[in-house]
Amino acid sequence: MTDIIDGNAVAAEIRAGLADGIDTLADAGVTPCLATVLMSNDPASETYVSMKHSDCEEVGIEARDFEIDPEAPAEELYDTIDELNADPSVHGILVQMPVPDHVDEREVLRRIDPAKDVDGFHPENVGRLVAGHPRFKPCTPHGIQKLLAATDVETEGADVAVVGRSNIVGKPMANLLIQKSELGNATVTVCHSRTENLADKTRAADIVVAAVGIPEFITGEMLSEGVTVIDVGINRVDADTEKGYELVGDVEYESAKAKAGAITPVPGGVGPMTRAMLLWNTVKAAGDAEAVDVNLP
Ligand SMILES: Nc1nc(=O)c2c([nH]1)NC[C@@H]1CN(c3ccc(C(=O)N[C@@H](CCC(=O)O)C(=O)O)cc3)C=[N+]21
Repeated sequence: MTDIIDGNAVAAEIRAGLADGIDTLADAGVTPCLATVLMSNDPASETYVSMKHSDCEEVGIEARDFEIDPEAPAEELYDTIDELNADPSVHGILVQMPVPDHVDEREVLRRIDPAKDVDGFHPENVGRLVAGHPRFKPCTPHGIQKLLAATDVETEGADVAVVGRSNIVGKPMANLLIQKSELGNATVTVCHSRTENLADKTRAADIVVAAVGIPEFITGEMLSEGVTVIDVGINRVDADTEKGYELVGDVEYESAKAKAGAITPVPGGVGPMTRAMLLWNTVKAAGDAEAVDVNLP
């Protein structure tokens, strides 16, 4: 039987496990605080940001909401970041991506105080991760490590195919998995749009992480029997549903499930874990900033 990995359940465990650290902070008079900044009218982005706010509320993190007109000059976003950097009551800053074309995304990432960079996208934090001493692990790959651990999938010695080379998933995922640490010690092949004979690489893998952003790109015939499949894709495709769309992963679920030993569904797989690890990083940021020793799950 294929194990359907329940991301909602593991994420709920992580959120519950954060209570200890949040209590310790409260004893020291500190409420962890996440500021989100949204410069977009995209309905998907609005949904994601509001989910992040309800998650914060559930665990006792203060969430502050900043919205900037997508037509406004880029400086307005940069100034907001500067103000949040300077505000000691703010521990984490998340600028929802993507930002409008007239905004320099790299400037946004550089501008956020690396000690408040709960996405882990600032060049200093990327450098620390690659060098093997991460401060904030990027939320999606970190969440995937936690999902694998909760499913008792061993990464040590495993052959992993990471399909996708983005800065937010593929690259940090590969870096975490090769680290000499718990949830690491894997042998990783990073595949992308120019990879030749992709199916040979995915068939040779014990674990496949699909993060290409193409609906149903990975099919069952590209997989070996018993493989663990982690589907990072959250693609909205037009469908005759109430919302007018349907969420589809980067994996063709039915054919992949027929081969897999374990597989994450979409929705309810990686997505909730990404959000849980954002809370995790926010509690860590608060502990670091306030010099409070917090236990993290
Ligand atoms: N600075 C920044 N940090 C991010 O972490 C970030 C971002 N920008 N921009 C957009 C992407 C996307 N992302 C998601 C996280 C969780 C779900 C999620 O929880 N999805 C649910 C369902 C969502 C639904 O129903 O639409 C699930 O998969 O079960 C989705 C998408 C974070 N992102």
